[in-house]
Amino acid sequence: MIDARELTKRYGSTVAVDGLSFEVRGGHVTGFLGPNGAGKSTTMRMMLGLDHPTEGSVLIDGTPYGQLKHPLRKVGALLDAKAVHGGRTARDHLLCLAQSNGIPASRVTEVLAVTGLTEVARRRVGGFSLGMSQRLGIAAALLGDPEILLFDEPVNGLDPEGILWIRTLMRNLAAEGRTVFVSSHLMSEMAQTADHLIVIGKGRLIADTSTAEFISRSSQGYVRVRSPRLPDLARLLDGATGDGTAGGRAGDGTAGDRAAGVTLHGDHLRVTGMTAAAVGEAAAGAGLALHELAEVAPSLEAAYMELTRESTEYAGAGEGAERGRTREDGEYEDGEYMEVTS
Ligand SMILES: Nc1ncnc2c1ncn2[C@@H]1O[C@H](COP(=O)(O)OP(=O)(O)OP(=O)(O)O)[C@@H](O)[C@H]1O
Repeated sequence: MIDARELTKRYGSTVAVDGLSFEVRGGHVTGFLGPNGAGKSTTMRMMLGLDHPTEGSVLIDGTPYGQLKHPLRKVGALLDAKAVHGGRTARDHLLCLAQSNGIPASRVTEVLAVTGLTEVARRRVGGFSLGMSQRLGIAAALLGDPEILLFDEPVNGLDPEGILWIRTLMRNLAAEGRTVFVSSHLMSEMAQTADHLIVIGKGRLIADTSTAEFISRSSQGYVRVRSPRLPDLARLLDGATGDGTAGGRAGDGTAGDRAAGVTLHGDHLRVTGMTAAAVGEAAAGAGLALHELAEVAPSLEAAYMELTRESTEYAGAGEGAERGRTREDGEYEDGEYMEVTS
């Protein structure tokens, strides 16, 4: 188990990590999410004793990383896949690590096979692609057969087959009871891999919950609808959602039940608080043709955007619309980047 208690890291006037407390338990893949600059890498570095907390602590099964007798046997980590000696072969790189941690050479052969690197084991790692380097980093993490695994952006640079491979690997490692802690910016990937989430923003804890609960609490499903008479349809549905006559409200107690409204997103409308059937009936009743009508389920990406909106240091121009705000809000200008402060 990893136990962070009031973990704080300051670099001069920058507070990178601000009083973070959470536990990461075995048997789960725990996703570690947060906008750029949220403090994820700093937190992971402190877990591995590569940075020292200004205040608080982070313990690995009750012990600071620096005091572990055989660290690689307790914790395996992939932080920066390219941070290896490029002149060494993959096998030599792993043999060096193994020797300094009292791990037999036979284990090097095993992890090379597990990560699909056997055929390139005698090639210099300087010539490795990013995907091969990621696999080598994962081989190094697995070397000591550790109970705890930390992966910082492990699918970076991997092709679809590689992504599927690491997803399966992480889920298998967790199924064996190991603690798997993984950071990623790819929400669709995290939704498929992580069963628990720790979400941080500006160094502070935003959420510590199961992935399913995170999505259902923070994200709203909606109906996506297109029509050649979009303004007329918008007015019709606005009336239906606004005055409570929307006959087909979701009504299932989930986030989809929380707010009703109609927003314009490019060539389509997003309607909340009505089912697709109710939207279709209303349009038919008014003689409005529809070119598209679809229920869009709540997603991790939408939930994440909603929850981290206040904590995102810099937001791109197009992101406001994706967060359900309309351009009319006047918060975003084309091609500009603006600071969003909480
Ligand atoms: N060595 C350092 N010296 C000064 N400031 C630092 C240092 N390392 C990180 N920071 C600052 O601390 C904050 C958190 O950075 P960190 O790299 O931990 O965030 P992150 O969540 O991993 O971001 P990203 O998703 O972009 O990798 C940022 O404001 C960053 O500029």
